[in-house]
Amino acid sequence: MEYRMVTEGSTTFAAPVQDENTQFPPGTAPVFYNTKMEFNRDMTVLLLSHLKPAEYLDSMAATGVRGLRVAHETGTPVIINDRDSAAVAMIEENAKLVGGDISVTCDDANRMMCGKYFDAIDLDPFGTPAPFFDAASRAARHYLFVTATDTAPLCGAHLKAGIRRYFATPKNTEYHAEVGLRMMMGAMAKELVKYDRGMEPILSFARNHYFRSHVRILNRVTGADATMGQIGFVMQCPKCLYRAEQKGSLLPKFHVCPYCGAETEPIGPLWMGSLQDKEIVASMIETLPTMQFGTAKQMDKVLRLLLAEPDVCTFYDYHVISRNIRVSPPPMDEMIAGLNELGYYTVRTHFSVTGIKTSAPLPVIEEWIAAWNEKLGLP
Ligand SMILES: C[S@@+](CC[C@H](N)C(=O)[O-])C[C@H]1O[C@@H](n2cnc3c(N)ncnc32)[C@H](O)[C@@H]1O
Ligand SMILES: [Zn+2]
Repeated sequence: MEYRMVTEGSTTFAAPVQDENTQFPPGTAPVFYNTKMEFNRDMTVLLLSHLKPAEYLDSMAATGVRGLRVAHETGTPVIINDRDSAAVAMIEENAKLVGGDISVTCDDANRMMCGKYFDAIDLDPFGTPAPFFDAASRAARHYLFVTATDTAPLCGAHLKAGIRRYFATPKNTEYHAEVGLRMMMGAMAKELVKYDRGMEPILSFARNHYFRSHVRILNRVTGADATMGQIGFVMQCPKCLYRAEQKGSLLPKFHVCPYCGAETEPIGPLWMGSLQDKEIVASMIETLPTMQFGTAKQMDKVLRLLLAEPDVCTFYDYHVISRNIRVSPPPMDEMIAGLNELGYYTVRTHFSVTGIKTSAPLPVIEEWIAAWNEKLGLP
């Protein structure tokens, strides 16, 4: 296999030569390597430099880049696995090159996680991670990290596939990116609680074509019960932008939109709890400049957004609100400052460039946007 040397973070490794503009998707290359996931890997390396798990299983490793970087850049002992023999040959060469506490295995991830335990487990498959949740929920001692790239099922674009994989009903709303992340996390929670275990998210985000969540595992029944308490539904009005949050694992009762009287539709069950451990996110921001990351600038930007986001489960798109009331969208920073002046905590969200997370009720946002248009004499 033709390969080239690549450096990510402070780790240099071999990756297959692949034409980025090829008509074949990277998933069909003999060994998969996607440069667009560097940000995702950078975030995990930075997080692991704080968590320091006893060991880390990169269960679907391809070139091994994730595990290699964790070993080299954080000093964590790693196990790097792939079921594909060509991938494992490349991982073995890379492990020799990079050095560190690395063992390499060639196995099916589900079989590998059966009856064995690993301090931290990373699931990074092609598409959906759902078939691996059950085994990982038993095998992960303290941490579970998951990437999902099946954004269409998680966002409501492929409705039936989303329901089958995650046992939840999404909906294609303007905040579908958040629904996708929370739906994936809801499915993780559901698998953990059946083993009387729970989860506490440490770092979770949505980006371009994937969702990523890092959670701490709670090993007590009380933790499992607390996790169940964070499962719920977003009740979305099908006629206007009103939505409400309802905790509970049972489908909520009949609920009517207070603004237009339409019957709301449930989205979920979703993870309704917090997405981050803010203390860890704050210390990640602090230590970021002391490490070497190719995507440091983007990391800093996203981490600051994550730190500021309040624990509400949806966001508003101010362009959609403006269009709905047939006025022009105001400058975003002016509107955010205006809503904060009125006493409503309002920030940008990492989920969307036109999204705001706010404690302001919908009519308050609409009034502010309308007043801004009137002030400028806009039609
Ligand atoms: C998306 S790639 C992994 C990318 C890698 N983690 C990275 O950051 O570049 C998915 C890999 O999972 C492997 N894989 C898929 N299903 C598997 C399974 N059931 N057990 C083990 N490996 C599997 C594939 O061979 C492929 O190399
Ligand atoms: Zn309504």
